[in-house]
Amino acid sequence: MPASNALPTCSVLLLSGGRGQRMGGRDKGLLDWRGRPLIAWLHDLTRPLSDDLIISCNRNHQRYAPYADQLVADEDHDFQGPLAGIRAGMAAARHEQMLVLPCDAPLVDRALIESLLAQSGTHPVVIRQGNYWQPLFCLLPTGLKDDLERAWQSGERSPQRWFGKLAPIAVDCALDDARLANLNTPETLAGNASSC
Ligand SMILES: Nc1nc2c(ncn2[C@@H]2O[C@H](COP(=O)(O)OP(=O)(O)OP(=O)(O)O)[C@@H](O)[C@H]2O)c(=O)[nH]1
Ligand SMILES: [Mg+2]
Repeated sequence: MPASNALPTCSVLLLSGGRGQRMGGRDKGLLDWRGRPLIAWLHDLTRPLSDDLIISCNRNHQRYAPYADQLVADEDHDFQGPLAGIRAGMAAARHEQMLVLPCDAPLVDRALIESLLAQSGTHPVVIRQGNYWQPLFCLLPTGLKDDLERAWQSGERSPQRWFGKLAPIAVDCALDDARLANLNTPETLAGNASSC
């Protein structure tokens, strides 16, 4: 039996609901990278891991639909940040764990995901680089949904502040781990455009 079958079944949430201001307001997940939309790369990476692939998007739903089992949108229309997407994803997820990844990190690999899944339990599992958490690269127990809802209703909008109170488990990566490159600007998108 291939080793991948031993992985716990999880939901997957790909965050693609941002404003994309640094990209001139364009919908980042649909931007071309190495010949395909960013979301297509994250889809290909995570598709084998789950029968519950959720995309958080706030625009262009028809274009995202082929890459997901479910689409979720933020409740509010004013881009309150990634925690809004996580909240919508948590409400929709069908499994006990939900892997969260941002749409603009196409260099994430299977090994990184497996290191998150290996710590799966009752606490959030989050990538950390040195002293810095990477809150949007994480594995969340969906049983934390009510806790998140309470935090949200009390005004919390920071993923890191929210899970910081829940004794997160760190998965440590080097500060220069290229797999965590975030393509936030046209320059970084172009700078990583070549595979060699
Ligand atoms: N659902 C949802 N996701 C968001 C929101 N804001 C950011 N994200 C997602 O969170 C991740 C990290 O956000 P950023 O890299 O800052 O992306 P962004 O907000 O679209 O880009 P900027 O406007 O340039 O900051 C990306 O995957 C975004 O799609 C939001 O208001 N709602
Ligand atoms: Mg942003």
